Amino acid sequence: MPSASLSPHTAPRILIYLLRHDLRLADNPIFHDLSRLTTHTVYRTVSAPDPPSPPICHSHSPPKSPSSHSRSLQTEETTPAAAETLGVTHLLPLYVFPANQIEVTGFLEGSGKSPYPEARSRVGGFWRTGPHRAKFIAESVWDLKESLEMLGSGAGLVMRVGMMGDVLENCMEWFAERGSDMGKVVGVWMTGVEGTEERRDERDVRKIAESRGVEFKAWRDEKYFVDDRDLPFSKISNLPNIYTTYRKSLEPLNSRPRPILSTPTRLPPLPKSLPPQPRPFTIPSTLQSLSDALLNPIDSDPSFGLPAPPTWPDSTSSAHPFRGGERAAKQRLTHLLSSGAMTSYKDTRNGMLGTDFSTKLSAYLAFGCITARQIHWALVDFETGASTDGMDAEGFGQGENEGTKAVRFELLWRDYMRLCARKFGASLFHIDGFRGAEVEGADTTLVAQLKKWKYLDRSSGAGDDPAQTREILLRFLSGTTGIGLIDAAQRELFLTGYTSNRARQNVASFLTAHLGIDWRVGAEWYETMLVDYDAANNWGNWQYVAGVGNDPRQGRVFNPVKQALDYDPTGEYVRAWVPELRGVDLTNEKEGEINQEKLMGVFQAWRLKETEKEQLGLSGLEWVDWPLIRIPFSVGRGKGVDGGGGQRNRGRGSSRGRGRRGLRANG
Ligand SMILES: Cc1cc2nc3c(=O)[nH]c(=O)nc-3n(C[C@H](O)[C@H](O)[C@H](O)COP(=O)(O)OP(=O)(O)OC[C@H]3O[C@@H](n4cnc5c(N)ncnc54)[C@H](O)[C@@H]3O)c2cc1C
Repeated sequence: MPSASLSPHTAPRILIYLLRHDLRLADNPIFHDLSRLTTHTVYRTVSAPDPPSPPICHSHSPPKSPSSHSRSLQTEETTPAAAETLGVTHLLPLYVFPANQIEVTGFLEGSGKSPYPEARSRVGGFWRTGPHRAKFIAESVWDLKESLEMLGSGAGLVMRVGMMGDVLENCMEWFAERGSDMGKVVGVWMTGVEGTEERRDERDVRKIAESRGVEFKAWRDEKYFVDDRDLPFSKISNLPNIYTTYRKSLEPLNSRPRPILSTPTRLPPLPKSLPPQPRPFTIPSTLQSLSDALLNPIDSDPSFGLPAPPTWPDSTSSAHPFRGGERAAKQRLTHLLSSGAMTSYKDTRNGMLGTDFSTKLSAYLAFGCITARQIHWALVDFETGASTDGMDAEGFGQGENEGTKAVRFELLWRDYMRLCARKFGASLFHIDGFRGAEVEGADTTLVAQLKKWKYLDRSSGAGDDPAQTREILLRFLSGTTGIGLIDAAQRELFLTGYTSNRARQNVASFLTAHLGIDWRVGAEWYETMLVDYDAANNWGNWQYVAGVGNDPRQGRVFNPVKQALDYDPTGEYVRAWVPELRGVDLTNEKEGEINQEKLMGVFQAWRLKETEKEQLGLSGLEWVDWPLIRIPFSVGRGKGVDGGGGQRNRGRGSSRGRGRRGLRANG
C-alpha cells in the first residue's frame, strides 16, 4: 500500500532494522532510505521539534567536476524510497549483542542462568570478545543510540541480548499477539556481513520474517571503498587470487568510490510500545552499566588463563586510546587531516609507537562507525582544498600525495580481504585455508604439500607433544618468548587491544613459521584481544602470513630480529612494552651511536652479557635464559642511532629456517 494514502490514525507499520557492523547514521543506506520517507507518511506519536545539532558526519559536497559517482547518486535519489513502498511509519532499530560472539552472562537478572553456551573460541577456548573490543562496541552502540535520539523525531535504538534469530522471533511474536493496533511489523532489514555465522544469522532472520509473511531485505553495507555494484567482475569466483591483480583492475583508486549518502536529519519514531527483553536477561540503562555487563564476565579472570599475564609498564601509553562510535571516528578523521598524518602516512605507516603513525581507523571501519568512502571523500576535500580540515597541514590543496594514495591502497586491502572471505566461504577458518579450498578436488599431490601444524589437543604425528605445545603457546600469548619484538607486541596487544600491522605480521609469522603452531589459535587470540577485530581481515591476514592464504610468495618468513632492527632501530618499542630491558645501556663510546651488540640484547635478552643480566635482575628468568628460539643475527659496528638504511651487515637469518637453532622450550 503506498504510504501517502495513510492517515495519521492508521495502525503503525513498523520496520525492524537489525544493526550489526553498520553502527552509524551517516552514509548508511538503510537510514538514508528511511530519511527519504515523506514527512506525512510518518505516523506521529511524538511531537517532533526541529532537528537539533547538525548531522554528525557531513554529507560530501559533490565533486567539483561532475563524475560518474555523483551522477549515480542522483539516479538513486529519483527512485522511491524502499520504506515508502512498505508504508513504514515507525522504525525499530535493534542492536543484538550476539550470545555466540560476546559473553552475555553479565546481562543476567538475579540468579538467572543463560540459555546460551559461553562465547568461547573453538580451538583455544578463549573468550571470543575480550575487554578492549567489548568496551569499544558498548561505546559505539551507545553513540548511535544518542545520535538517533538527538534527531528529535522520536527515533532511538533498542538493545537486546541473545541470538539474533531468537530476539527477532520474540519481537515479531510480541507484536503479533498484541494485534494491529499496537503495530504491524511490515519489514525486517539488515545489512549483509561476510562470515559463516553472520550469513547463518541472516538466513535465520530471513526465514523468521518470511514465515510470518513479512518482507525481508538484506542491504549492501556500503562501507567499502569500492561498492559491490562497481566490481570489475560479476561472479565472486572471478576475484583474482592475488591482491595486486585485483588492485590494478581498479586503478586509479581515487576514481572508484561512490559518493556518500546524506545524513538523515529526521527518521521515523520508535513504536509506542516495545517488546521487552525476555528473561533471564535485562538491559542496562546507562553506558557505564552496559560496559559493566559486557566486561564483568571477562573480568572474572583477567589473567585469561596466563600464568604470568603482562602488566602495564610505567610511562608507556596506548597507541589506541580511542573510544568507539561514529562521532569519535569523525573526530579521528579530522585530526588525521589537520595534523598532517594523512600526508605523512606512507613514511610512518610501519611505525609501532604513538597514536599517529597510522590512522587507527580500523576499529571504526570494522563496526561501520565510518565508511571507507567517507575517508576517501575527506581525503578528496583535503587534496582539492575544498574543506577547512587540514588547511594548515602539508599537502593541503595539492592533489593526491604519496600519503593519501597509500591510505587508499590500504583501504582496498580491506575490501579485498572481505571479498576473499566471500569467495572462499568457510575455508576462512579452516586449517588449510584458502589454499586448501583451491587444492580440494584438484591434483591430490598438492594436498600433501599442505602445511603440517602442531596442535593443542593432539600430536601431528611428527613426534610433537601437545602438552609442550600448550606450554609454548602460553609463553607466546604472555609475551615471554625471549624475542623482544614479539614480546613487546604481545604485551601491547593484551594491555591495549591494538598492535601495529608490522607487529601483527611478525607475531603471526613467529607463531606459524618459527613455532609451527596451528595458526588458528593465533587468529583466535587476536579475535579475543583486538579492538578492531574483523572476521575477514583477521582470518584472511593470518592465513596470508601462515602461508595457507593468498600470498603469492607462499612461505615467506619474517625474521623478528632483523625486523626489529629495521623498524625499531633504537629498541624504543621493545623497551616501552618490555620494561625489564629499559636498563640496558645502549650508549656507545662514539657519541650519537648506539651499541649494536647491546641492541641485539634488547632484541634477544639471552645475548646480554652475564654481568649485565645480573645487574638488571634478568638472570635466571625463563624468557631470558631459555628463550623459545634463538636467532643468530649480528650487525656490523658503527651504525648510527638514526638507523637509516645503508649497507649494513645484517648477518644471517632473514629467510626461512636460516639462523634458527631449533625450538627450545624451557631449555
Ligand atoms: C595477522 C594479522 C591480523 C590482522 N587482523 C585484523 C583485524 O582483525 N581487523 C583489521 O581491521 N585489520 C586487521 N589486520 C590488518 C592491519 O594490521 C590493520 O588493519 C591495521 O594495523 C589497523 O591499524 P590502522 O587502522 O592504523 O591501519 P592503517 O595503516 O592506518 O591502514 C588504514 C586502513 O587500511 C586497512 N588496512 C591496513 N592494512 C591492512 C591489511 N593488512 N589488511 C586489510 N586491511 C588493511 C585498515 O582498514 C586500516 O584501518 C591484520 C593484519 C595481520 C597481519
